[in-house]
Amino acid sequence: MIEFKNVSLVYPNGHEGLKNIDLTINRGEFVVIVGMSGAGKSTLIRSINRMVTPTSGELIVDNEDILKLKERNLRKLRTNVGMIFQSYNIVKRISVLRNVLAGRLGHTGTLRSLLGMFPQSDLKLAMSNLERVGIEEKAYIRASNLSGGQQQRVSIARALTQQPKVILADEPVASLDPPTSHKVMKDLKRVSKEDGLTTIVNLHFIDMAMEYADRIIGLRNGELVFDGPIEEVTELTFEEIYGRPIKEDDLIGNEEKMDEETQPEQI
Ligand SMILES: Nc1ncnc2c1ncn2[C@@H]1O[C@H](COP(=O)(O)OP(=O)(O)OP(=O)(O)O)[C@@H](O)[C@H]1O
Repeated sequence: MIEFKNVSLVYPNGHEGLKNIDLTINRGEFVVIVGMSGAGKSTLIRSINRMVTPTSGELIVDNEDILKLKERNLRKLRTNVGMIFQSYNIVKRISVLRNVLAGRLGHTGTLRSLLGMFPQSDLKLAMSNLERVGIEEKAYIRASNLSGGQQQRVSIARALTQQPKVILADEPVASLDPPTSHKVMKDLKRVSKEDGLTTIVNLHFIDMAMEYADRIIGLRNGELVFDGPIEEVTELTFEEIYGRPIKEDDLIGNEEKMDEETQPEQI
């Protein structure tokens, strides 16, 4: 369980990134955070693995206030929290498999990882996770040879190989075309549910949020302005979160329609 208790974050320049956030996210939920650019979505997600540190309140992850953690325990927290980024963050000059094995860093130790000395069980785990996202046949090629959709799958496989309790995905499909975005989101949701992971995803397309979220959290100017199950969400909800009418640009578009109109990226 993740619990924000009156959490605020003031950046060094005085900007209030988060304002008095109270929020409980239960184990196994697939939560999507929406809001205009600058609303605080990344700040909220990045607080959960302390990539940024809130300046007041309590942030409880697995019964522990992570705002009190020091170096050694921060590493433990980060082993339990897998991260997926818009830019994939994979190392392009090494193989796909080595990238996925990087997910074992927190478990295996840096030196062994650098020397490529992974136990057989890690190799098996990495391969099975590549299989789960449908790119096991790419295991031994250089990551630079992959398409964007494939690179994002590598980063999902890496996060799973970490065997985390929580996955944070910061705009995971913002660099992908619409059909590929849907495929990657489907994979992310499926594997999260299979492993019972708590998953928190920032998305800026409203239709994507509606299609994949169990629950939507809306932010505006660092404040939580909506929190509810997907069944309760309507167009009006988004208009309230965004503070303006919905525009076509807020939608990624229909998957099937896009498939006919565009040449889908091969994945
Ligand atoms: N290091 C920083 N110092 C000062 N202000 C910051 C810093 N990082 C972010 N901000 C500001 O905090 C606010 C929230 O930023 P954040 O990146 O969390 O928003 P977001 O909702 O994820 O937006 P986007 O979709 O554009 O990434 C923005 O106004 C941003 O300019």
